[in-house]
Amino acid sequence: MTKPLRWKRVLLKLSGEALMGSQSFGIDPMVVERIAKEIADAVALGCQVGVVVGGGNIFRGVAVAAKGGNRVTGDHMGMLATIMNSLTLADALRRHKVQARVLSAVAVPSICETFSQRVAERYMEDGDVIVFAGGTGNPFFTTDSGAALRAAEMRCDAFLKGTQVDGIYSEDPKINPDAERYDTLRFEDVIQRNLKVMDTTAIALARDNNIPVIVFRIHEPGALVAVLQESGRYTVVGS
Ligand SMILES: Nc1ncnc2c1ncn2[C@@H]1O[C@H](COP(=O)(O)OP(=O)(O)O)[C@@H](O)[C@H]1O
Ligand SMILES: O=c1ccn([C@@H]2O[C@H](COP(=O)(O)OP(=O)(O)O)[C@@H](O)[C@H]2O)c(=O)[nH]1
Repeated sequence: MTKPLRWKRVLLKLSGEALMGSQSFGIDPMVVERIAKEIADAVALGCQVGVVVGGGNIFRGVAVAAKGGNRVTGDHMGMLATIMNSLTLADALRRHKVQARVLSAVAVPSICETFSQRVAERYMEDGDVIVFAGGTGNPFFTTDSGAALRAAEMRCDAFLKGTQVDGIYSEDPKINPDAERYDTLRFEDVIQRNLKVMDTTAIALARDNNIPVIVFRIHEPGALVAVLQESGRYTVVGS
């Protein structure tokens, strides 16, 4: 018998770098294909899924600012990068027979629909996967914050952050391999101890809307369904 789902409606956040695979830039089609399959498997179990993809594999506004350029223009370019990633993921989902919609916070009507909460709600009720593109639509924000915002707007049961690491540690495990790993944490712990797995705005938004945050490694085959069925390895952040 199939295990029941712990969370029925989720927001899955993937960094742009998650789509890069072993490349140093851009999109690895094999990785996108594998992630699309993970999402298709979750949908087949009756999960309603919204996805936010970052843009860091293509462009980050801070990189422009660091070289003395205009941060706002850089952020606009970063948001456009998230649209490119979203289009790729939506195509891959369609290849897996999933009805996928790209809704962008930044209006590019000849390419994809513009985000509106009401339309998004209808699509989610229909079981379509929504790929939320363009972050929050504003500079000086991140796609983690955009994802927390969409999770709140769509009344998601959980915010699933699919990363390269299998949970939250006392320090970045890529820098300190001896860092301690946690199964559970409170929002306040993440904020006060400055555990930098996601930005504080995003964590605070999840806390204020009582949406648990789950951090897990997306590159393990079956990882998403395992999290949904409470059998995977992950850290849960709650109140
Ligand atoms: N305390 C921490 N616990 C876990 N990961 C952390 C921590 N501090 C920093 N990180 C880093 O944050 C990264 C996750 O954020 P992000 O860059 O958005 O995703 P990705 O892992 O897909 O690149 C991890 O890969 C990890 O290297
Ligand atoms: O609401 C948003 C979301 C993203 N961005 C820009 O888009 C880039 C890519 O997003 P992010 O860094 O969050 O991607 P990730 O790290 O998840 O790949 C950021 O660096 C910003 O320049 C932005 O300006 N506003």
